Amino acid sequence: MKQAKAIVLAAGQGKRMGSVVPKQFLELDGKPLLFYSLECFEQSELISEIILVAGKDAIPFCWKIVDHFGFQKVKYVVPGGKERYDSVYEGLKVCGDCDIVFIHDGARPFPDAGMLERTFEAADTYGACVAAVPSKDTMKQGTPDGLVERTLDRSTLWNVQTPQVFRYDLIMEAHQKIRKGSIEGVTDDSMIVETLGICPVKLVMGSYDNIKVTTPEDLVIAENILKRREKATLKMKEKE
Ligand SMILES: Nc1ccn([C@@H]2O[C@H](COP(=O)(O)OP(=O)(O)OP(=O)(O)O)[C@@H](O)[C@H]2O)c(=O)n1
Ligand SMILES: C[C@](O)(CO)[C@H](O)COP(=O)(O)O
Repeated sequence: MKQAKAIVLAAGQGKRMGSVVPKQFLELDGKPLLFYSLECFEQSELISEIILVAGKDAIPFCWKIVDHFGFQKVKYVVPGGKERYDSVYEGLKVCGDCDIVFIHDGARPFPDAGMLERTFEAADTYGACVAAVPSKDTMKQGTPDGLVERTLDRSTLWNVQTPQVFRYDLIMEAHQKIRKGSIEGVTDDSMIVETLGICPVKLVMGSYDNIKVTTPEDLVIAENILKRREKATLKMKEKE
């Protein structure tokens, strides 16, 4: 069985959320938002170790979360960097030797076991993959002054999520290479692999629940998703 580790990112400032407490620590049904993704990776048999990346000042608080909820797989909480890709690199450095690495936004509370399995399989087969969902809206490209330039072919468009899952050697090499030049506008890890042309990146079905909590209205959406999921779990348990 191949060995997979997970890097969970929680070193962002959450500027678009505008809260005093960084969004990954805001409460969702009495638990920090970060709890939910950590729980999913903790419960997955695919994952041997979790590396949590946090802001330097938040590291003690992260260890408190880890201890309080008894997350056995979190072996490291390391300081992140200025940009998301800097934080990923800090996580990659402590991964050590492993076959597959999951990279996940701590601001996405709802990955699920099926998604972890699908992305693991795809990363093993293709070397690189991203969880994503087909775009539901008509997509238009705009001009800088806000006019419609053209309508895009929706059947080819996907909203990309995390986890993004890679062969470890490949993503480490990609990050090391890109860091030698000037990095601009890199918003995810797949983009680094794409830019360097290292290997094709497979699109894997994520889920429409797997939202990134970015702005205040996303918290309300997340609360509703959580309620629905809890109801569904309860129903399943009643049936058993
Ligand atoms: N330097 C950074 C920047 C982001 N992240 C993490 O990467 C994920 C990306 O989500 P995003 O919404 O971009 O988070 P923030 O950067 O915190 O948000 P904002 O851009 O609004 O400040 C989050 O889990 C965030 O904590 C990180 O670990 N290190
Ligand atoms: C990695 C990501 O969550 C995939 O959708 C996204 O690219 C993060 O980007 P952001 O600019 O930090 O929101």
